[in-house]
Amino acid sequence: RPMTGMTLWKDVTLLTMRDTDDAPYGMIADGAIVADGGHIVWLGQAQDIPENYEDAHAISCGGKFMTPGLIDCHTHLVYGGNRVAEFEQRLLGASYEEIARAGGGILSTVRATRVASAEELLASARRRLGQLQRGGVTTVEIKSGYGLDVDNELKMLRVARIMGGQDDIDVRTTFLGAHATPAEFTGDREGYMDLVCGAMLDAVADENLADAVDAFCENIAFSPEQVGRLFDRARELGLPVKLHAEQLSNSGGAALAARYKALSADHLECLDEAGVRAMAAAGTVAVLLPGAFYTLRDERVPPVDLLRKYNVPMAIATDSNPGSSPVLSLSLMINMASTLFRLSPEEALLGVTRHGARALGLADRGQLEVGLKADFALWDIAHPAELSYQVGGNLCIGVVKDGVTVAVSPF
Ligand SMILES: O=C(O)CC[C@@H]1NC(=O)NC1=O
Ligand SMILES: [Fe+3]
Repeated sequence: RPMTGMTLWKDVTLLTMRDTDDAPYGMIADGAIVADGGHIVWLGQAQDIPENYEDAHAISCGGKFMTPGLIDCHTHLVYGGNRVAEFEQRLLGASYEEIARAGGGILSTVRATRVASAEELLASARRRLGQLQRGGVTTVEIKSGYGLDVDNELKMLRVARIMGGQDDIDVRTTFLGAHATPAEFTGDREGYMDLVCGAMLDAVADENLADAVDAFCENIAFSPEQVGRLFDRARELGLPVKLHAEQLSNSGGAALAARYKALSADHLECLDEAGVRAMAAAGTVAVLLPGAFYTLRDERVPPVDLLRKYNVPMAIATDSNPGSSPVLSLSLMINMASTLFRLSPEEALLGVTRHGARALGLADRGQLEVGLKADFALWDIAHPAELSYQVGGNLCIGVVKDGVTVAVSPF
């Protein structure tokens, strides 16, 4: 990335999202912030700008609001094809069973991903990523999980790594070979887990293609015992773990994740108090995915009151995937987290900044703080709660990555 000179942003209200400030959102009105070499070197009230920053290249933000660049900590952004046909069939009365018998569901995306070239996967994922970026996202997590054999899982993760080479985004990759059992292993989940925990994860680790390991712990997917085997292997390889847990039923996945000090447990609609306590003790982040809850017309919301009671950090993400959450707006997730899950606007914004960073194990971003990355998003709002209040549309009017403006609309 080009090293930037010193830049000053002024005429701006800063929402620092720092956990040291007692002001809501860590708000600094009439603020200013200075970046040098891609990192924040100063922030505060404009009246207090140190003299040595007076000659920095200055940008006026027109009295708008600035947050840390948004972090989408859970996506399945790389995949072939889409699932629009089955979406329509459902609305025309077909059942999930009929759709599955007709070859729909996750395995239809697996087939489409296996036949797609890396170039085709890259092109379609980049189009989706562009939508997230124009909505203020500067860091995104991307999972595998639609290849389900060694070559295609590697293909997916190599595409995600190439996307991370772009100057305007940071990508964290996650191996999700334990997403579903592929057709060639029908009826042999255990045999498939042998492959996932053996040759597949070894090949991924040999090429350093994954920053973390994930699994779908669910009665229709993999058991806690099978996930435990995978997490033991991840631990041997020094890879952190995260887990799709308690989405459709309570399998004890959150407590299992906590036993492995997982970065996060995700979905959590069926999470119980024992699981919350275990997550709190382990420092595991709760990643809430309102897009899947909404798309599946789920009726059981995650136990937000319990997560608050035990001070479990809550992150919010798109879960962008073609089946259960074809979502391309993290801002809409901020709104759904408040409207559907009853998070306060400040909790929802924390979910896509400081807590999103924590769910990825990243301490260098997610807050406006000296020493952290100069990743910023600018918003056309007059009150921070508008980011939760507004439904749809795009309030993001500028994006800065590593101190360099990468997207801006006239304002
Ligand atoms: O339907 C798909 O393609 C993915 C479904 C998605 N994967 C998962 O682990 N949980 C989900 O809701
Ligand atoms: Fe997911």
